[in-house]
Amino acid sequence: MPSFDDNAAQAALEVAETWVGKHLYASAVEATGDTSAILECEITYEPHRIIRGRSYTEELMFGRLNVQIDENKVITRLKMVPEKQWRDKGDMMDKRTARKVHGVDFKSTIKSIREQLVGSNQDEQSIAPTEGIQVYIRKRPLLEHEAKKKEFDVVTCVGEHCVVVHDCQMYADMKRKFIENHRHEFSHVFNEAASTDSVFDCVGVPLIKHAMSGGKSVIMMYGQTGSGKTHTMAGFQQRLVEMLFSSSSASFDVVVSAVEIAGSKCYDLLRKRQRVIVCDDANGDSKLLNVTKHIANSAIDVLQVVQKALAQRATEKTAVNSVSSRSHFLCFINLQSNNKNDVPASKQGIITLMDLAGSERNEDSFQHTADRRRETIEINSSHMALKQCVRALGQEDISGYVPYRASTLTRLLKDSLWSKDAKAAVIATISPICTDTEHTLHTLQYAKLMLEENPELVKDRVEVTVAIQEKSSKIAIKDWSHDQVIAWMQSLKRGAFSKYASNIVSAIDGKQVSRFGLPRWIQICNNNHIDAEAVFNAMRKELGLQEKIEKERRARNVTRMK
Ligand SMILES: Nc1ncnc2c1ncn2[C@@H]1O[C@H](COP(=O)(O)OP(=O)(O)OP(=O)(O)O)[C@@H](O)[C@H]1O
Repeated sequence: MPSFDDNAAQAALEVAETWVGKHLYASAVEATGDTSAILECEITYEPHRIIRGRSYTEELMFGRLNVQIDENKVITRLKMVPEKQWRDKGDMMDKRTARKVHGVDFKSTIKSIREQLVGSNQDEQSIAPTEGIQVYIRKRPLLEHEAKKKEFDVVTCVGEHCVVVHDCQMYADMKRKFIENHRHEFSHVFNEAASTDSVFDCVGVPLIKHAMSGGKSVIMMYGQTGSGKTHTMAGFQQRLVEMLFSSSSASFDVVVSAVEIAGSKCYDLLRKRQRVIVCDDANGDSKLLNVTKHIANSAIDVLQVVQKALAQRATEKTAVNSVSSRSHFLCFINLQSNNKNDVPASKQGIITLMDLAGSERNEDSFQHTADRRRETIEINSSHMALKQCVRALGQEDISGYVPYRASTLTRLLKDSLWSKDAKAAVIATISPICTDTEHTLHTLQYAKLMLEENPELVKDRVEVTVAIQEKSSKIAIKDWSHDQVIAWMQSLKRGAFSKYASNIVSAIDGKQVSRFGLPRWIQICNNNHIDAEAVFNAMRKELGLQEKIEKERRARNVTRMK
């Protein structure tokens, strides 16, 4: 056995630190001999932001570092050994796959973390609302198709103000695992059970009332594609128009315009996506030249116009979401006083609804074209400018530099956001699934950055122990009772074969049925060959499916136990 040399290991680590970067973690250090030592440090390079031009990417690197030192502890060789040269084939998986493969262990640890979090949250402190912008978090539920793909929920909303993301990670040996819990606090966090109506009551109602009394209100949806922006926005539109038109005191005309910002270009969504020019007026405010203004006379009219605009919206298939918004959507609802005695300027309220383009990360867009990548860069840089501008909103002294001219989005928002009678809310939507952990963390971090420049990062680490073996989720056909066989038969083709169920005598169970050949099914189906063939094929399909699921489960258990 090689002897362990602490000093040599330390020396190697120090060099490795400076060589690879400050986010380096090293473990499993071995040293051999007295005179010349080969140290092997398994390292992971934490997701790390690298600024390239105006965009940034995050990189994850796994590797093993070979460090050779002489008797004076001087490094004579330092070499990164590529992962594929030393890791067993079975261990080669990316972090997202690893999360699912080890899902059972992660899930059981998250469950106990959740219980502790809920238990420790009895005397929850309320968070003072911030000046300027309000930032809310909305977590959407785990969807059925996601659960089928072995996704699991890695986000816990604790009380009304705190959200914890459980970042499931593997150590570099790809065997041991840990969870890093990232804790964020906001003025309000809506959990997966919160209805869109309750979100609107909290976020939307005060802002709409403000606009109805002549103020400027902006409601923004921000989040990764597929996290629920459009879902939330659709519910908001419905409630918003109800408020506008049910108000007996309403004495204003409702004028709607809708535009889309794709890259730096702006398009009129109420006029077949015709290009709209953004130009500056004498006050330096950016205006849309010749944008369509639709005077709406009813709630349905507004909804139809918004639907028409959304239908025009540029959407394109992405690797992340099959119908993903690749542009910012802005809908301006002007409330123009129709009371002739009013001073127009003091009575013109405006509501700006925004569905921001998904903040897609570079690693999700590796199959995309150059145009598509450029688009992603433009989206990310407009998010960056928006964040800086929004932060300035809450500050008393906004005489400093506010980069609202950095993107078309912020140019257009200047008038609505940076005036004395402006109120704004951001709803950051997050997805709960383990595959989206990085996106979720990114969204929360972005949301926090809208409030403060250097938000405090609160995180802790929990070791994950191997949970019990993943059990089969389905009862195998061979274990079906007679009743289960009948129930299966009756479930086929919406009960089309129920009439033959009584031909299966009570002594027949799943084990026997799984061995039936076509002639036996013909007998059961009263000599109806077509029906018999359909039932026979359905049984074969069921058997094949169960076998496949079982095989995958066994493989997962083997990989986890390695
Ligand atoms: N709170 C929720 N409750 C139930 N289902 C939801 C919720 N939020 C989102 N969903 C569902 O999640 C899926 C994705 O949501 P949605 O289309 O709103 O995402 P998105 O953020 O707008 O994505 P994109 O930016 O690509 O348009 C939809 O099927 C939607 O019905």
